[in-house]
Amino acid sequence: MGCVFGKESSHVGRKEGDTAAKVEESSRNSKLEEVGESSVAVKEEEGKEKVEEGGHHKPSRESRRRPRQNANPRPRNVPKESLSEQVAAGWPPWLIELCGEALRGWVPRRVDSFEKIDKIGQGTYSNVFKAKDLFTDKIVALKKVRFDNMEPESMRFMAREINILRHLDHPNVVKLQGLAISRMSSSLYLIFEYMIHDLAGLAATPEIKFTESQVKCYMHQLLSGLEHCHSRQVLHRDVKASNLLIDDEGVLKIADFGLASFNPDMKQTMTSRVVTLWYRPPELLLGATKYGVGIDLWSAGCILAELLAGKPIMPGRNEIEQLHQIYKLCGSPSDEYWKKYKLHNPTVIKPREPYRRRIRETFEGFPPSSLPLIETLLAIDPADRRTATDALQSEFFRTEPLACDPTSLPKYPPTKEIDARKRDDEARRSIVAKKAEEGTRKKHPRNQRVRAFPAPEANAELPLNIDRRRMISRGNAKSKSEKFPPPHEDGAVGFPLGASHRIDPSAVPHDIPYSSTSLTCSKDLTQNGSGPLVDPSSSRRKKGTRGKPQEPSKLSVGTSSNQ
Ligand SMILES: Nc1ncnc2c1ncn2[C@@H]1O[C@H](COP(=O)(O)OP(=O)(O)OP(=O)(O)O)[C@@H](O)[C@H]1O
Repeated sequence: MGCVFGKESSHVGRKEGDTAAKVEESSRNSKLEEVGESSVAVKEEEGKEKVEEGGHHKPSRESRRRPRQNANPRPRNVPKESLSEQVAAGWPPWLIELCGEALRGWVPRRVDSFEKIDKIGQGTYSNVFKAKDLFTDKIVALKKVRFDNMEPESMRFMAREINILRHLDHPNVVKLQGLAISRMSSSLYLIFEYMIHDLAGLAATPEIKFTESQVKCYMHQLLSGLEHCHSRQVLHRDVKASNLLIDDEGVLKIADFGLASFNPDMKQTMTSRVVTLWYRPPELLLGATKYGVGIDLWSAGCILAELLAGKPIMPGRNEIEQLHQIYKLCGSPSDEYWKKYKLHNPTVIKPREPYRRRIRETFEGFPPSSLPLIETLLAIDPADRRTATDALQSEFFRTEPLACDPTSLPKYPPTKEIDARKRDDEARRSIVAKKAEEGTRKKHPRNQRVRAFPAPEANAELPLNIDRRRMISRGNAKSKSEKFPPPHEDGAVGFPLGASHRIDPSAVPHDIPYSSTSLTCSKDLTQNGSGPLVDPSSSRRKKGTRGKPQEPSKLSVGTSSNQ
């Protein structure tokens, strides 16, 4: 499409591999170096781990998992001298090839120098475990990259995350402490400080209602982390509450940089298929391939409004509906917008009648000082969203009650998102079991409805706790639109955005001209209105992914040059 979005910047053009070379090494050579690979207490057998993860025995996947090892790998971005240094340090050649300079100054840890305690999360390309570092006795999070068939996409996301995280250093950005490899170098683990909460988990806990100063505290930390990322030319591209981790001191850290990208000068084209649907800005829904910090700021605006509202503000079920919800809340783009961003493509969705902006009236119960910031962050034109630095200086953070100190936040019991989901699943299962039991007792036509009651996994949006589920679902959502709740249930979710907040997913909003292939200009939107959410060739489906917003297509390949 080639439209230019966002504002700024004076960034210097740079490639990912190059940037890693600029990382200050000294601060990174922490304990891990001292520890090295010696004296490892074997606490876990690799075979056992496979059983746990898959839930059933699988034939050894050692050969399948192992990276396609080039007999004579020639790492692309590693100078000769550091290549030999890295080989000597014990890094497998395939990892040197992928991560190059980002490994510099580190030595690999052995995964059996950690004791796995529990699985705490699951993402598109990883499983995350709570583990104990047997050298330091500290609790860490191990993000195990799934290398099924050595999928190049998984490896690329992993390499990107490592490269970018080594380039960042801020209290509100999760710190990559090192890397661990398994005995046969077939699995790779990213070692992170362990974070007891994520914001989605906290927000989904019915007993927790954030005060205004707590919302300010979280938002200030989020914007500070984003300010740092943007100052280092990094766009996160998947800001959402489940990617905002919180430690037991109340410190919020932005995590999951698997979709992040260096965005040197906004001249490079990038895929528009990023950011989880409910947090995706209009320009991406319209197929922009050149964009900037505005995309993260939009997501931050959604999170701010969500924390104040107590529920997601625009829970669209597919891209068309998402765009429609945006128009209804934020107004439709002006004629200048279409001209400025050269979105005159006839395939672009453009409402027949313009929508009026209704942020202030929709959120009239919000603290007044929050409204200008929400207005700015949710500006239709990304240039009007300004910067994270501007947001931090907004009236919202200068008006009483001020942001509380993170250490003064209540000490919440562990609320990992995955735990909240387990609790919900259990509650749903018991409802379904009860209904099924009633169904077998009563021989009545109505019972057929009971039998047709969706399986717990099949419909996450039972009346039990729709809003809560919506909040939780932001975490590991990888769903396709057909997994969203039926229209009759949708009226109960999300913030009321106007008269018609019940939208039949199969029905295109009447005032938006639409043809089945025409939501955006990108060629990759051919599978459905929402485009491929997972690798279409892959029939694998993750557990617990129903009824959730679409995640960015980590496995899909966009049409643009820089993913
Ligand atoms: N440092 C950490 N401490 C505690 N939990 C963590 C940590 N890092 C990740 N998690 C948990 O694991 C989950 C998945 O991690 P992450 O989002 O980084 O993986 P991913 O494969 O990139 O996932 P996604 O598909 O959601 O983008 C998170 O939602 C979080 O609950």
